[in-house]
Order: sequence, then structure tokens, then C-alpha cells
Amino acid sequence: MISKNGIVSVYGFLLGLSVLFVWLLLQNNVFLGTYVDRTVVNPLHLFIVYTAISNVLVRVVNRGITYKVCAQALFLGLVMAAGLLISIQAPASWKPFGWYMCVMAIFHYSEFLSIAVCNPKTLTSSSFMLNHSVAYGVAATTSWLEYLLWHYFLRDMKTIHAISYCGLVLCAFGEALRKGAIWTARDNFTHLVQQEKTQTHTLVTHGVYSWFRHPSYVGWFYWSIGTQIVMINPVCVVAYALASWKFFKDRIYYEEITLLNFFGEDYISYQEKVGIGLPFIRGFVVTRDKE
Ligand SMILES: C[S@@+](CC[C@H](N)C(=O)[O-])C[C@H]1O[C@@H](n2cnc3c(N)ncnc32)[C@H](O)[C@@H]1O
Repeated sequence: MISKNGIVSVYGFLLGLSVLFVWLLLQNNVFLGTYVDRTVVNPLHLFIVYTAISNVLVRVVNRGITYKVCAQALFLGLVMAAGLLISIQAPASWKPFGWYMCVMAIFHYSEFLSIAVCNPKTLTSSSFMLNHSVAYGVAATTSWLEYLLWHYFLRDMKTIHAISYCGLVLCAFGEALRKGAIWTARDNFTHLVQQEKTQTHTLVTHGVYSWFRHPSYVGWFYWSIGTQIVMINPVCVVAYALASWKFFKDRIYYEEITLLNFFGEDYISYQEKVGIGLPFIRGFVVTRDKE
């Protein structure tokens, strides 16, 4: 069952997305009458006004954590709407950025919604993973700057949409694998690595966990590289691959120590049967004593 804050997030996200609906109505002169020229609706002005009004509405209606959830879901709905609008309306050299915005909004919103359904006990306003870490924010900002630089100096590069399509396929694969892992592990999946075993924590070895030991990390790794291919950012493609690889190498090493403590022999047998799924990462491997 989805938690109350999960439902609130659906309202927030749909409210943000609805700016597109208002834009369509305005485009068709539903509010302004048939005498007004279609070009009168400036999407940027509409977004500014709509963002201000919807934020006030969300602030007035919600309190505490519910407000934090609704405001972030609203933000992601607006990002998704802006991404779709840019994908449809903007010049060819801006379209990859519109696709990137959609990919980001889908990832972060579905992250929250998946936890709201699969493990509501652990749901917090941080479950959107928007403020994941300082490094994550720096990486995102760097990728926007790289996009702007190439766009300024070599705009034609951003119109090679075949490259972006390959990135979209990689993002779809990574996203499906990550969400597949959350929906398979259900309440065994927590965003924060557990240091103590809870009574209900069981070892998951079926579904996507029978393909890879760390399917959600494999998915996130390829998704993050995919986002930079979508944007046709050659420097960040390499930088993201190296930075995510290092991040997951350290994380997996630490997580496997905790999992070996929790599940002992069962986890060793699992390690023997199933690989990690990321290149050149071994995790924390225990060698059995020879009898
Ligand atoms: C962010 S989740 C990542 C799970 C896994 N590393 C993956 O990539 O799909 C981290 C939590 O999942 C738990 N976990 C990891 N692998 C597990 C498994 N095979 N069965 C049950 N729990 C697992 C860990 O104890 C940790 O608290």
C-alpha cells in the first residue's frame, strides 16, 4: 500500500505537470478568446507565473514533511513539463537538454514513489534523492556548464540526435534495472546502507538479484553515463563513468562487509554464484577455510 506522503507526491507531481495543460489551453485561445494571436503565450512567462502560484498553493495546503514532499514533487513535475516543452518546441540544439530534464525528473520522482510503495517505513522527504550528496550536485552543475560551453562554441554538435537516442536507451535500461531492484527487494531495500540487521531483513537472491549482486547500483551506474550521452557531453561521459565507478566500488566494498555480517555463509554462497555486474569491481570477498 502506498503511504499518505506517496499520494501527496502524486498530487504535487501532477500539479507541476499540469502547466503543460494550461499552456495547451492558452495556445488554443481557450482563455483569451479567438481574437488574440497564438504567439501571445510566452512559455517562459507562463512557467514563472504558474510556478509562483502553484508554490503558494502547496505552501498553504501542506505542513511539515508533507509540504517538503509536495514541494519537491511539484518541482519535478515542473522540470518534466519544461523538458517536454523544450523537446517539442525548442530549436534542435536545445532538444537534448529537454530530454535530459525529462530523464532526471522521471528518475528522481520514481525513486520516491518506489520507496513509498515498497518500503514506506523508511520514506522521508530525502527519498527523492535530489540532495543525494555535494558531489552529486557538483556533477550535475558541471554537466550543465559543459552543455552550455559546447552549445556556445560548437552548436551543431548538439544536433547529432542519434547520439542522444543511444543515451536515452542506456538511461531506460539503467532506470528499469534500478527500479526492478527496488521492487524486487521491497522492504529489504533502503537508501541508506543498514549497519545493523533488522528482524525482517532477509537475503534477496531472486529476480534481478540473480543476475547481479548489486542491480540497483549497476542500473544507476549506466543511467548516470546515459544522461551525459543524452546531452552529448563528451567530457562528462568520461568523468561520470570514472566518478560513479569509484563511488560504487567503495560503496559495494562497505555494503558487502555488512551483508556478510548479517547473512554469513548464505551471503558467501550467493557471492560464489552471482557476479557484481560492474566491471573490475570485486566487492568484499571472503575465502573459505579449507578443511
Ligand atoms: C541502496 S540498497 C542497494 C542494494 C543493492 N546493493 C543493489 O544494488 O541492488 C542498500 C541496502 O540494501 C541491502 N541489500 C543489499 N543487497 C541485498 C540483498 N541481496 N538482499 C537483501 N538486502 C540487500 C543492504 O543491506 C543495504 O541496507
